[in-house]
Amino acid sequence: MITNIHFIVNPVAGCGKNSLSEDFLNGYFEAENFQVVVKESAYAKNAIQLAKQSVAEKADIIVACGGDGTINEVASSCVHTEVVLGIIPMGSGNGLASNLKIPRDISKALAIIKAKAFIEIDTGMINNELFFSNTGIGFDAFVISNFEKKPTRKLFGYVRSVITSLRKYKCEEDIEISYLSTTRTVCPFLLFVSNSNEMGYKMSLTPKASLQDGLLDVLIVPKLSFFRMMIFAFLFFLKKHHWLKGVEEICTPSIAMKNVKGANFMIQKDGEAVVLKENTIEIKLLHKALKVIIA
Ligand SMILES: Nc1ncnc2c1ncn2[C@@H]1O[C@H](COP(=O)(O)OP(=O)(O)OP(=O)(O)O)[C@@H](O)[C@H]1O
Repeated sequence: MITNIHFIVNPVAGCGKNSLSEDFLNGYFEAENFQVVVKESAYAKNAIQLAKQSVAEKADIIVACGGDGTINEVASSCVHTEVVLGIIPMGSGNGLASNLKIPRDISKALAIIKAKAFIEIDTGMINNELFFSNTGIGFDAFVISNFEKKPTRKLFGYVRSVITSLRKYKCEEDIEISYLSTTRTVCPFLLFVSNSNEMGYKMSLTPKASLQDGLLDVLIVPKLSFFRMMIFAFLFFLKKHHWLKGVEEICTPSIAMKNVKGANFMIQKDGEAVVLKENTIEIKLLHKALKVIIA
C-alpha cells in the first residue's frame, strides 16, 4: 500500500533558508511505496490551512518542517485524526523535536520518518488554543513578545530579548490559580506550564515532564531580588532551579488562572506570543491525542 506523505515547510523558520523539493525527497522515498507532496507556508499561520487540506487529501503522514511554531500549526490539524505527524527540525529552538530525539540532520530525520514508528502524545489546551510543548504567562511571555520584534529568530536574538526583558519586566499581577483541590493567589515572575521536557536550545524549566503521562508540569517562580535571580539563572543552567527556595513545581492534569484585577492575559504558546481576549485561563490536556513519529 502506498503511504501518502505531505511535507509542510516553513521557509523562514530558524536560519530562514529552508527548502525541500519533491525531487530531493523522491530520492529518499521510492515511488513504489510512497507518494510525496511538498507545500510551503506563504505567511504566518498558513501551515494550519495547508495541514487541514492535507488531512482532507487523505495524507497518512504530515511532516512539519520548521520549529515549534510550525509544529504547533501543523499538529493542530492532526489532533484526534488518524494522521501521523512527522517532524524535520528546521527551527531555532526545536524543543519538541529534541524531546522526541529527532536529529537536526535532514537525512537522519528522513530515515526516522521512513521507519514510521510512532507514539501517541498528550496535547495541551489553553482556553481554545492547542499547544504541544509549553505555554506560560509572565516573564517568558514577555520575552517571547520582545523576541518577535527582533529581525532574527536565532539564539542570540533570544538572549538579547531575555536581557532587555529583565530590565523592563514588572512583576505585579496577582493571579488566582486553581489546580487539584487548591485555590490560591500568587504574584509570579514566571508561571510556566509544560507538556514537554525541553523548551529548545537544550534548555528546560521542566526536565521531569513527560509527553505521555496525562499531566502538566507547572513551574511557579516568585518575584526574585537581583541576587536571587542570578542564583536562579545559575541553577537553571544546571537544571536544578527547583532547589531555589520559593520556586514551586506542580504536576496536575489541569490548572485554571484568573487575573485578580481583571486584565486580559498575554501568554506564550509554543514560543509564539498571544494576547488573549479573556482574563481567565483554563489549561488542560487531551491525553494521547496526537500520533507522532519518534526516533
Ligand atoms: N512564509 C512565511 N512568512 C512569514 N512567517 C511565516 C511563514 N511561514 C510560517 N511563518 C511563521 O514563522 C513563525 C516561526 O516559525 P517556527 O516557530 O517554526 O520557527 P522558529 O521560531 O525559528 O523555531 P522555534 O519555535 O523552534 O524556536 C511561525 O509563527 C509561523 O507562523
